[in-house]
Amino acid sequence: MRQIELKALAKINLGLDVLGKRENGYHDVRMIMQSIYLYDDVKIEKTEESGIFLETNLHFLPTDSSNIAYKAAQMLLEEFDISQGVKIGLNKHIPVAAGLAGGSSNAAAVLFGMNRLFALHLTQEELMERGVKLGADVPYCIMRGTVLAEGIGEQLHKLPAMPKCTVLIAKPPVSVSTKMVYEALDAKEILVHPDIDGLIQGLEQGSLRRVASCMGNVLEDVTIPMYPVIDKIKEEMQACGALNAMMSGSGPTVFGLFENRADARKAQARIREKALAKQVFVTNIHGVRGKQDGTEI
Ligand SMILES: C[C@@](CO)(OP(=O)(O)O)[C@H](O)COP(=O)(O)OP(=O)(O)OC[C@H]1O[C@@H](n2ccc(N)nc2=O)[C@H](O)[C@@H]1O
Ligand SMILES: Nc1ncnc2c1ncn2[C@@H]1O[C@H](COP(=O)(O)OP(=O)(O)O)[C@@H](O)[C@H]1O
Repeated sequence: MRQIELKALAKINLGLDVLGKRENGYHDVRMIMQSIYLYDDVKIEKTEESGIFLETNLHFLPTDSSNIAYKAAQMLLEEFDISQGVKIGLNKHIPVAAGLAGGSSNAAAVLFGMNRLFALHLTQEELMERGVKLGADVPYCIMRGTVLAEGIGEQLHKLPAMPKCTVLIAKPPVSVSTKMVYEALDAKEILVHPDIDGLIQGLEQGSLRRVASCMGNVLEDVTIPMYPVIDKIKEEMQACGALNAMMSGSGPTVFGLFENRADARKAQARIREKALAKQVFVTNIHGVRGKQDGTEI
């Protein structure tokens, strides 16, 4: 095998609770993660020349060792003393610094793809152990699906698959630093914790409405006051019939869950008309039972 092409999926957080802070600054979390059909195309090719040659369609992204996909490749090349090199092509569609784990998912794809290309025979668990050294969300991006994530986000338990629904993604034109959001949370008292157990019950019952009604993200309390546009997008989605709408991860992306695809399309049009966001995608949950089509931009 000389090359491999992969889809690096984005994630949303259906629930995100923070339980405490560790001495190293990282936080203990309890999150429900869900992968969606919004993805970057990742192409990995073996090269006879040693080194890592990274290309991407986004001119503002680094292509050196500060790109997390580069770091993932470097980690495996060094550990396994591989004399050949790799050419990595990242065709990015997932908005950057958005709370959708775009970078983490690219790193996960590189670990997964190089394991195949160089026949390293690492198990999924062994890949995830390496992934967490690159970022807290990387192990989840290797596992994918509907997952309870604890610890710093690396302790993973598969949950029953999400019921089928349409997902609307809207990324307002502001960038958020995950580190700053967690730091700002430390100065606040968390008054309301989301009902993560209720969310899990909703998934066990296969009830989309229960899942939607239990959605909650404590990081909204930090990011929304900084960027009120997030609330405006949530309101627009709800006015168009979303079962619920919430910020993903540290933000600023908002996602809405819809039973009716036409309602999601209407919300997409209104968010664009009102210039609340340009990056607005109608897409699907990844991993539900039954076949679904992909993202419509
Ligand atoms: C908030 C979440 C929710 O899924 O996602 P995003 O909004 O980034 O997509 C994650 O917890 C983000 O995970 P990830 O983005 O991989 O984090 P890392 O690169 O490891 O860490 C970036 C910074 O976030 C903070 N951090 C991250 C994870 C965690 N459990 N506690 C933290 O305090 C640390 O300050 C760290 O320096
Ligand atoms: N392959 C990559 N894709 C996206 N961003 C990357 C990548 N490598 C490094 N970065 C940097 O990581 C930061 C977080 O990006 P991203 O992973 O998209 O955010 P988030 O974790 O909020 O979804 C950005 O500021 C970006 O410059």
